[in-house]
Amino acid sequence: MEIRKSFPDKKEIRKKHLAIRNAMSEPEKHEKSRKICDNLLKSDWYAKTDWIFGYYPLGKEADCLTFLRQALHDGKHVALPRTGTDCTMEFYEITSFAQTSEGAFHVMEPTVECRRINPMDLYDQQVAVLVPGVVFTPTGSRYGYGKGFYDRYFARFAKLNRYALAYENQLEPELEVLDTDIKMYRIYTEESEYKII
Ligand SMILES: Nc1nc2c(c(=O)[nH]1)N(C=O)[C@@H](CNc1ccc(C(=O)N[C@@H](CCC(=O)O)C(=O)O)cc1)CN2
Ligand SMILES: Nc1ncnc2c1ncn2[C@@H]1O[C@H](COP(=O)(O)OP(=O)(O)OP(=O)(O)O)[C@@H](O)[C@H]1O
Repeated sequence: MEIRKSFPDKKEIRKKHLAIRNAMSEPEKHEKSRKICDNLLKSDWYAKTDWIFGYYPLGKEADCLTFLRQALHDGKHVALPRTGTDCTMEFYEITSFAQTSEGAFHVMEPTVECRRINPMDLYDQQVAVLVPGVVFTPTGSRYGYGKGFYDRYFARFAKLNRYALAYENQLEPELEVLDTDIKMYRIYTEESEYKII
């Protein structure tokens, strides 16, 4: 008889990890996020990357704004996501954070003047996508808020480099994964860089 391993419910794990994250103080979030940003700047891909597809942090998510500001300062192109209907998402280039305003799910999004970027048009350039999430495994599995925006995006553009940002307290040794769940290539925490691919 096949013995199937049983995993805790996805919703319960999400809830537990959102509670852990929300319990962090602002100074703790700030200090850990600063280290995560430092680790991104020190990565082997940063210097040669032309485009950073980032995210505008929400609540206690790892705050990548310091890194994105530095990237703009270093002459990189920066794009942020805007969600559409049908759980789709597209990235739009910003040249300053003044070009953002509150959109769906209270996330700051690029304004309508921003140019939509089709990653297919960037085939000869290096692109790095920074991926937020609620919980990860050190082997690259990820749960987000449960709407599947990033899974769908990476299903469309499967070759994009995807780097997750997380605190150590967002890691679980194992998670149940679906066929549609897309693996991260690296995970950047305040302590480490987990190289998966
Ligand atoms: N910063 C950020 N931007 C992102 C995402 C994300 O996860 N984080 N997304 C990834 O898909 C897309 C937006 N999708 C989202 C889907 C659901 C919720 C959501 O359920 N939010 C909670 C509040 C969470 C909190 O405060 O920590 C809520 O509304 O209750 C948020 C964003 C695109 N932009
Ligand atoms: N490529 C895809 N095509 C169609 N549906 C998908 C795809 N990827 C994921 N989904 C669906 O989206 C829903 C949410 O997926 P999941 O629970 O993996 O989201 P998540 O990774 O936690 O969220 P997010 O990416 O928005 O942060 C599921 O019903 C899943 O079947």
